[in-house]
Amino acid sequence: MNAEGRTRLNQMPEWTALGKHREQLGDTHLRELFAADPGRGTGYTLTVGDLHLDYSKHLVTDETLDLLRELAAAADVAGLRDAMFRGEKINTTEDRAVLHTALRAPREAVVEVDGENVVPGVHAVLDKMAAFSERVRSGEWTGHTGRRIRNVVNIGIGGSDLGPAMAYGALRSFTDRGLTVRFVSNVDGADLHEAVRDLDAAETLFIIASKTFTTIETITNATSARDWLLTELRADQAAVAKHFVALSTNAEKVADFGIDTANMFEFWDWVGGRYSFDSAIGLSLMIAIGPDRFRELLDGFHLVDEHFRTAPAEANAPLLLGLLGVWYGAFFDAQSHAVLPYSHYLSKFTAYLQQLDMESNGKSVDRDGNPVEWQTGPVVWGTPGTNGQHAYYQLIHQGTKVIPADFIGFAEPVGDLRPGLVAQHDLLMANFFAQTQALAFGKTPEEVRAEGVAEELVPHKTFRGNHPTTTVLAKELTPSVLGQLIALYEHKVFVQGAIWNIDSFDQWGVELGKVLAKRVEPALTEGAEVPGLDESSKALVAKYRALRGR
Ligand SMILES: O=P(O)(O)OC[C@H]1O[C@](O)(CO)[C@@H](O)[C@@H]1O
Repeated sequence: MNAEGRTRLNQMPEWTALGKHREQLGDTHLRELFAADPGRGTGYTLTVGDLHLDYSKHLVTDETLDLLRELAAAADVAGLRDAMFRGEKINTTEDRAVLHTALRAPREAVVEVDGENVVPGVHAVLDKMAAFSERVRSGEWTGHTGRRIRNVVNIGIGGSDLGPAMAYGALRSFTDRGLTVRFVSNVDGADLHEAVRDLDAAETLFIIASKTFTTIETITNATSARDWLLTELRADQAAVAKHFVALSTNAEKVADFGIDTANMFEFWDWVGGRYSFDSAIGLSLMIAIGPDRFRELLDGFHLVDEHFRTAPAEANAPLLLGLLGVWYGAFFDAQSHAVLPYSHYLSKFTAYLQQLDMESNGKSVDRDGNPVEWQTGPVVWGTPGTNGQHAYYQLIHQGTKVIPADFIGFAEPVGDLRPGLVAQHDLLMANFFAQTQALAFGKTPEEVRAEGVAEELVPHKTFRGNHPTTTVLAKELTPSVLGQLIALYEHKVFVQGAIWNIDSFDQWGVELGKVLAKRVEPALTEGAEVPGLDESSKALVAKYRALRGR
């Protein structure tokens, strides 16, 4: 029992029942499950908005799914979900509400935090972003020398970078090709250098994206960008107002930097960094795709929010995906989860999900501060499909690890591809369908022998199969579909955090490294003594200084 009288997860009868069920399931193969139920391929599917989800290739039966849903009920996932949507402070370690869902609520919605409806403020910022985006896109907003803006550089890191960078890549075919949009995040000066080296400063707008406006990487890059701009333009501080805008919750720090707070687009402490890209943090994306497309994206998010909030457990897609992850982590000892988009436009999708999932659920104490005795968030990894096939799929097919994987694909190619390239789409998708088939059903020794393979090679050419996958299929990668996909994963992560009883909305784990970096820096630059520096790190710092000739 915890402080609130909640039974610990691994002491719940529903958890024990799942453990017993897992034993009974043993090595049951997907071949057997499909043979026993000819309707499985169409029955184990769900539709959410434009997304078709096939979960038939999972190591589950109707009983598994019932038991998992009973676990969700016992853990009161629905209660926590409703508290989140109501604006209650479910991020208890930071005493904050968790309201990214309010960022895409319609104008007439009412969502209260501390008795105040936050929706009008959300739409006021969206309107301000739209007006600014149109001014940049039309050429009305000009730089210090009167030239129109042709380059936009977003400087931010983590949630202030990954979302817009990923979505810009995903929606490239919807972007204004007259604008160059780049993203700088790494404190390695090479990132900024490569982003601006071929740009004309007179035509460049920097968007400084930082919720706190204190993140060292972002402020360092922003300061270097300001130096670059003023040097290139041979201008004084006055030029900053025409070339820098800020996305932040911290007006004071924004003003200190020299940015006119009239050009600050605000958001709120109830938006977590990794849940923020549909807030003001999406400004670079909105400039790239235009306000109308951005609103379509928000509508896509909202559609899945409503699905998650209202769909019954049996038809609730984020609930199902969350439960499947819990199942494999707890009862198959799966350590990782692969996300494999069969769309080049989704090249950065998995990197984005890494922060969403791993910063949210990479926790080892529960909400009461007790160590957890069950697995929490998996290692999330993956790259676009066919490239992965020629790299690491070997391990998924024939390695020793259980790696549940999501395959995401589209019926139509997007964009203005030449006809010859459009024809390649069927080949891409043939790979998509072939892989999940091979992973699920494998190839038996008998099948290998029937091909006349020499006996000593039979074990090498046998595929065990039984590797679980989810297939997500949509017609086309549009702004709305991207919003739907992201919201699906956001709520999946929520479900898992709720079951594991962890706070999915704090990120104390990234703090220690930040503090230590600040302490170590003077040792590198000035050779200063750093109190408490361990022997290994001391020797490495000395080596570094020697290599730099200090
Ligand atoms: O937007 P900020 O305040 O610069 O923070 C950037 C990122 O740093 C973190 O706090 C830690 O990595 C993330 O949660 C956040 O997205």
